[in-house]
Amino acid sequence: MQDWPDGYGKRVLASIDSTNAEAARIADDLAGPEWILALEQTAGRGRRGRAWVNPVGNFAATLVLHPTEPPEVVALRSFVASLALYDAFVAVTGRPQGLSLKWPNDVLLNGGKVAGILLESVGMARDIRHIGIGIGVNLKEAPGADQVEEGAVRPVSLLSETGIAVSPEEFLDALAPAYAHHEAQFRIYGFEPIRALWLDRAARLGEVITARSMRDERTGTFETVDAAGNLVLSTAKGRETIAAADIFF
Ligand SMILES: O=C(O)CCCC[C@@H]1SC[C@@H]2NC(=O)N[C@@H]21
Repeated sequence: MQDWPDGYGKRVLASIDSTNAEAARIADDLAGPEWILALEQTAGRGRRGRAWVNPVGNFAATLVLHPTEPPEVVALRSFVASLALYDAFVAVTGRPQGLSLKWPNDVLLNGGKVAGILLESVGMARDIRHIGIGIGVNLKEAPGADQVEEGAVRPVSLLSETGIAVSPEEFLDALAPAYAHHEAQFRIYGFEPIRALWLDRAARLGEVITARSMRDERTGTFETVDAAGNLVLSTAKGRETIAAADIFF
């Protein structure tokens, strides 16, 4: 396992409503990046206003950053975090088999969702003061299929899929250095190498998928992710670029 990264703080909480909520409360008082790990979350938040069920033994943490880039660049950190999660899984299991990344930022294990990311920013539109990259990992338990949207990827846990038991603290010790590595690459080289690595690990690239948003539903071949992090589908109407949606296989 790699060492804890220089310059990153860490606080471990026994119980909290949501590490993202805690991040928003304390971010102004932090001088640098800080991981907030909660051993229990009582009101975990998921993407699109959904609840995130978080039994004890699963991983719930938020990384607080104070970025200086424009919002559209800041948002690309969800891809940075996805790569770090992928590497952390490889570090704790010793193998990449069965792992893939689902746009925009879920991690799949044997085709089931094992981790999700919720990136939230605080600040004015062009003046983001800080972001919280919230990461939830089903280390020990996954919610039942009845607890997720119809047609969504089935939730799985690391334990059920691999038989490997990893504690939240151990997982953070793998994730934090992996994140620091990809963050440094992002700062030096920009999004392009992150994008290339992400595509290398993408689930269903080149296959027909459905992107469903509040407004519409589009089905087409998953061509790529563009330089702005958008999903690019080749549909009956032509090439379509999608900024936000849920993906169904
Ligand atoms: O819907 C998703 O896939 C994203 C889930 C993100 C859950 C994590 S758990 C830690 C952090 N705190 C929260 O309240 N949510 C995120």
